[in-house]
Amino acid sequence: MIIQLCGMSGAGKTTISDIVQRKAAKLYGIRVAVIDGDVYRRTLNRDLGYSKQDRIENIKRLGKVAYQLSRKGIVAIISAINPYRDARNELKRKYPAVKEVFIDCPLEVLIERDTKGLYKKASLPEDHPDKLKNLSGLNDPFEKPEDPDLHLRTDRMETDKCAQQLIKLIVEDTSADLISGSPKST
Ligand SMILES: Nc1ncnc2c1ncn2[C@@H]1O[C@H](COP(=O)(O)OS(=O)(=O)O)[C@@H](OP(=O)(O)O)[C@H]1O
Ligand SMILES: Nc1ncnc2c1ncn2[C@@H]1O[C@H](COP(=O)(O)OP(=O)(O)O)[C@@H](O)[C@H]1O
Repeated sequence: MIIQLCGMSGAGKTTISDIVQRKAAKLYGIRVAVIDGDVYRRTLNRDLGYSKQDRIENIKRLGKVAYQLSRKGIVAIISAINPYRDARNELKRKYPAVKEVFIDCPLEVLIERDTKGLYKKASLPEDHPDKLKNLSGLNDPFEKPEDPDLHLRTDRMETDKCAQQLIKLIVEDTSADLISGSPKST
């Protein structure tokens, strides 16, 4: 099973993924791997920037990693901004058992959180030397999913509750496979 998250920077993708990984193992014995966009950009994807083309390539590569893990029975969470609808649909078309989860938080709350200082940098005047261009949802596109399998509003629901909902999605899907007696190839 592959869970592809999408959500703007600071929405809570890493926080939720990490809790889900820990609790799924502890409570249900389910192995979860977190494929974090930010982390892979330091290794496999260090040649990529933030253009549309590079972001699409980024998701394509993360999808490949996720698929290899899912074939070993590991639930692979792709934890990336993943802002383009076409890239998300392509993963769903290409691989079996891909779920789409929207980690959603309004821009004004993200600007307030600004855990990495990116929103401040992106809001600088155009000619400022530290100006950050292409920040998804602020000065670059973020295409919201139209019909995600799960939609979590992290400004309205506390962290543990959000994680719990994602675990529920994973457990329900895993149990359905076991009950039907026809485990999918993931
Ligand atoms: N311009 C710009 N736009 C968006 N993000 C930026 C940018 N510059 C740096 N960062 C940092 O890179 C992280 C996003 O990488 P992703 O691989 O998740 O992005 S994407 O899916 O390819 O859009 C993102 O991580 P998260 O904050 O965890 O989302 C940022 O820390
Ligand atoms: N319900 C929530 N779910 C996830 N994170 C939350 C929530 N409420 C507040 N936060 C905070 O928002 C920030 C999210 O940061 P992070 O997980 O790194 O986001 P992302 O990986 O999407 O960039 C953290 O400081 C976290 O404590």
